Amino acid sequence: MSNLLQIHNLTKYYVKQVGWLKQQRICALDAVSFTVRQGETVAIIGETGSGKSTLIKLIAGIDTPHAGSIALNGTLLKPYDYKSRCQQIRMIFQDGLASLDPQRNIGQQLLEPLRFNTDWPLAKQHQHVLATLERVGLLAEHFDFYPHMLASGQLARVCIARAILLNPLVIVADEALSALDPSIRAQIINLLIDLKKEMGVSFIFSSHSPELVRHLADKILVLHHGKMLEFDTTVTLITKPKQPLTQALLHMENLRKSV
Ligand SMILES: Nc1ncnc2c1ncn2[C@@H]1O[C@H](COP(=O)(O)OP(=O)(O)OP(=O)(O)O)[C@@H](O)[C@H]1O
Repeated sequence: MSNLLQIHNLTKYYVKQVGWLKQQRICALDAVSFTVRQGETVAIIGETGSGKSTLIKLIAGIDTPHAGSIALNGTLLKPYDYKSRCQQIRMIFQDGLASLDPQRNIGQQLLEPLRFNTDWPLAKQHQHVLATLERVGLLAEHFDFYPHMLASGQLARVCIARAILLNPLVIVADEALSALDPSIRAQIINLLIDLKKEMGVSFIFSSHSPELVRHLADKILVLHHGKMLEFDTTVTLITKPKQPLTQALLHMENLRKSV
């Protein structure tokens, strides 16, 4: 496996209003550096407010860093170059229903990335959407469904379909599976594992679930107050964590309770 994504000194501040006149600068991410290999799955864990969502948003290009860089296959990603970034790095959103347009059917919403990012004729775009629906375990007839007509597991599958449509190199997900009930969640995890094997895509996700992290991740990155506390293979961090926090986060039933 070769290095695909190189994150170097990624830093992000937020300014928070405290009272009427005072502002407080929060360092949400503090010089975080790590690399992700092709086909690798990396889980980002940490207490609430440790910077997980910030890191995911910066990788996806939804937000811009104050310092540091992200390189994909050796090429630096420019913060506002959404067109090339969205072809190579796609995001699975946490709330399937909220991330879809209620006014347009699933097919129209899946055709959109193809319309903007390919020069394929409409018939080929249509065919690709149908094939992708099938690939994520949905039916051709779901093309005509509106988001409110789908159950939560089906919505999660639509979000995954939207993420894989353009055959990206990296998929990122921020707590994407947390809202699903356990049996649906298990099905979606299996789908992600199958797709990962099939496509060789790298997958970076944040999660509060130690079970999910242990099951899915090849490597784990532990964040604490915006700093990278540890980054190593899942086996190493489970068996020989250097930090007590890593041990606590990976062995508690619910990471949120560790705060
Ligand atoms: N838009 C914002 N404005 C101000 N502060 C923010 C903003 N977004 C995040 N923060 C702050 O940045 C820090 C990191 O937040 P972030 O959401 O990345 O943490 P997280 O680890 O994803 O938390 P959680 O597990 O609760 O989702 C927190 O202190 C948070 O309050």
